[in-house]
Amino acid sequence: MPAAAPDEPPPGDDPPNPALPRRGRRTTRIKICGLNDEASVDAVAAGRADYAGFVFFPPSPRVVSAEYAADLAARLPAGIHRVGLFVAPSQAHVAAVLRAVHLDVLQLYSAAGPADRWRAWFGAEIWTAHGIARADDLPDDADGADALVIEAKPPPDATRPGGNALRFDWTLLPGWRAPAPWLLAGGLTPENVADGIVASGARGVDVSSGVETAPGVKDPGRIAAFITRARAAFAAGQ
Ligand SMILES: O=C(O)c1ccccc1NCC(=O)[C@H](O)[C@H](O)COP(=O)(O)O
Repeated sequence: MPAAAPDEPPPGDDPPNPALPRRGRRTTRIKICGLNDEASVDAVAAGRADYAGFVFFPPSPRVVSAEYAADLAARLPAGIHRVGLFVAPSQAHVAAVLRAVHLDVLQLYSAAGPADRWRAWFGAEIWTAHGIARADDLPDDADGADALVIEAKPPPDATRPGGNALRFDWTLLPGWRAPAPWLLAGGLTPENVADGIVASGARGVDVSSGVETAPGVKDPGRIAAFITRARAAFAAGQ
């Protein structure tokens, strides 16, 4: 097999994307999702997480209006990227949100059409979410997405496709040949995030329920603890 060109990223490295700075294979990512109040956004800012997530799915207990998301996002320093979550969105819905608040990343669930089209429309990174129960649920093709959020498959009676505080078998992940950078999500907490990173080999983590006291009620102290422990676990695995 011919040697890779020196500037060619190794498999699993982030693809070039003009929307965000280029990231290396050893780059780590910490995302706190479902932010819906000032104190939790301030905890994300103080802890310097990499990504702050806002949910634009009305049935969610974490939903925010585009206008309130803009107010909250204005509290974030430069360098903390803003992620918007959408479920089966229309182009018009995403466009309306983006008129009110700048988003660096669109995290899409059940979106119609290829990731390339959403990226071309909105100039944001596109992440797709994947529910996992068994090894063969793990995607072998990113279908053009910039990154994959790998979380537990929701139960049949779930009212939302993610953010259900559910874990899956993390040991499925070391044997998986990931087609794109990915984040471990679902059921993570400050107490288990280090174990999740070690068991899965993840270089990115994403949490919502595990830093709450009740669905939709974020706890700034748990946000701070999650960021600290995830960062320490990534550093220990360098
Ligand atoms: O959080 C929601 O309400 C939500 C609604 C619709 C789609 C996705 C949603 N959340 C996903 C996330 O917040 C994260 O990407 C992640 O999966 C968090 O999972 P968990 O820590 O188990 O809440």
